[in-house]
Amino acid sequence: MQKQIQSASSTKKIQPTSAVLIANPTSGSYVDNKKQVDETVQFLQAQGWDAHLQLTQRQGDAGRIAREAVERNIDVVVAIGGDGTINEVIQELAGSETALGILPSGTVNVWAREVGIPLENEAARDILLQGQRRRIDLSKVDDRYFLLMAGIGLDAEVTHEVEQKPAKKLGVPGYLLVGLWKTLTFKGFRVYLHIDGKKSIKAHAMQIVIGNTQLYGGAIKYTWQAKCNDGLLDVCIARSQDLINTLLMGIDVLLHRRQRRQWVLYETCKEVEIRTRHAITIQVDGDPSGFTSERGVINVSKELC
Ligand SMILES: Nc1ncnc2c1ncn2[C@@H]1O[C@H](COP(=O)(O)OP(=O)(O)OP(=O)(O)O)[C@@H](O)[C@H]1O
Repeated sequence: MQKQIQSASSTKKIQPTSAVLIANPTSGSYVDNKKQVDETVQFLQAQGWDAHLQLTQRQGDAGRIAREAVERNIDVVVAIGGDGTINEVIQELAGSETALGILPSGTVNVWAREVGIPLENEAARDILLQGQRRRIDLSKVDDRYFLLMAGIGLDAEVTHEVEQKPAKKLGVPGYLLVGLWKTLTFKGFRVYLHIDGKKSIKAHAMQIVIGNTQLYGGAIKYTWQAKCNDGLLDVCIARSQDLINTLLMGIDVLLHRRQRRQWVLYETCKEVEIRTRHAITIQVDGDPSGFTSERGVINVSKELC
């Protein structure tokens, strides 16, 4: 059986009685949503929920609060933030009976878009009340879970750059600007992948995306066949190209065209080992997560439990 968490969105109806809502006040659209968040807590309490709101004060708080909620057998932990906050929360919910709920309040909100949770607070809270639980897979880069995807190469470079620069304050346009700059300057890297312990691939890659889900950055689909309940990782290796072909590939991927296949190697597997000769950046669920050289071999898997 796969290591899974429960997500409030489809098969078995529940009526949760206890909930901890964890809000990241620094997430992309929290300031605009603050009033609705307070109203949502009151609304849930009026519906009979034992619901409490806790704000994070720094990175790591969401994980700590989620861990305490699991220890107290809370029914639902509601992440109010973006995919980075959700990623902190799932580290603690993995394998537990505590379900994950979402009130989207991030910049891009990829998970919410992937599973069809409305971005408007009022509609999203209805999912908390009326939605259904379902079990979903989690994948792992070494010992860190991810819900969406891990990226190595160009996208991780962009994530690392945006994190250190004022570009983050610009939100999505900041990512696009840094992304364009990196696309023009990133040289690609040599990589060796060992898939399910039997198949080897060598490539000169610009980007590797390992997906638990399909949506990437809210619009693109690198791992277009991925399902978060099939027990399989989808691995998309975008081969390094000259500038013109990189732009053509970008258009094909952006428009979800069938011919995007010509630019990539696509594999489905249960686990993959990745080696690079030089330090290449890694991102996990859209947040920076170190460099390949620190680790030697990176193991990505869907964990059995
Ligand atoms: N109070 C806080 N202060 C600073 N950072 C925080 C705080 N709470 C959480 N974080 C961190 O902020 C990072 C980004 O948050 P989050 O992903 O929720 O928002 P976002 O980046 O706007 O949204 P998205 O990921 O959907 O684009 C996460 O890595 C999270 O761990």
